[in-house]
Amino acid sequence: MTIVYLAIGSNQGDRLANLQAGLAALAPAVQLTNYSSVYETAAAYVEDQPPFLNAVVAGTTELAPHALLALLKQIEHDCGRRPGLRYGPRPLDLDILLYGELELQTNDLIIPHLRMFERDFVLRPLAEIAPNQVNAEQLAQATQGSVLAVVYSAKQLQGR
Ligand SMILES: Nc1ncnc2c1ncn2[C@@H]1O[C@H](COP(=O)(O)OP(=O)(O)OP(=O)(O)O)[C@@H](O)[C@H]1O
Ligand SMILES: Nc1nc2c(c(=O)[nH]1)N=C(CO)CN2
Repeated sequence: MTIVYLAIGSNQGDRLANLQAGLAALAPAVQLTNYSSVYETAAAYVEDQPPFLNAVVAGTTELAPHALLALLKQIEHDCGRRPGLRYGPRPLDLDILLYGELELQTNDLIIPHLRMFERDFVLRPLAEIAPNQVNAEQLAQATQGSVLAVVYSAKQLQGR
């Protein structure tokens, strides 16, 4: 059993419903234990697209890292995501941030996620549920003092 942290985002369609459907589809392979609030964030990298909803969840799994990646890609596809622009709009994005203490570098999977430490839309919600995983310097660097709006609570993300 391994503790994993996953980032989830959406900027197309019913964004909250997409996040909720994506998280529901993780069961039973990933048992979610912790949910951040949902943040609305201006699109990074490709800025000419709608704002994202972003959150981070923690869970436990018996899946090996590549099996977990395959599951996330399947869920993204089932939620309507199709190949498109890098960093472009999508109904659902699911990324593996951390997989226990594992450090892995393969062609199609890098853990910890390569760009997580530059992303305020990842570090803010991660710091909310796992402050020990984020150091203050990384958070300050990524956020540059910006404030991200919480638009739904963790309970709303869980659909409760
Ligand atoms: N930790 C990781 N979690 C998810 N995908 C990863 C990870 N490391 C590498 N990848 C690879 O990144 C590829 C591109 O992922 P995706 O299409 O979600 O990119 P993106 O969302 O546009 O950019 P980013 O990965 O920077 O968020 C995936 O097909 C996957 O093989
Ligand atoms: N704010 C924000 N910007 C993004 C996001 C995201 O989840 N949130 N995902 C992207 C696709 O990789 C590109 N840009």
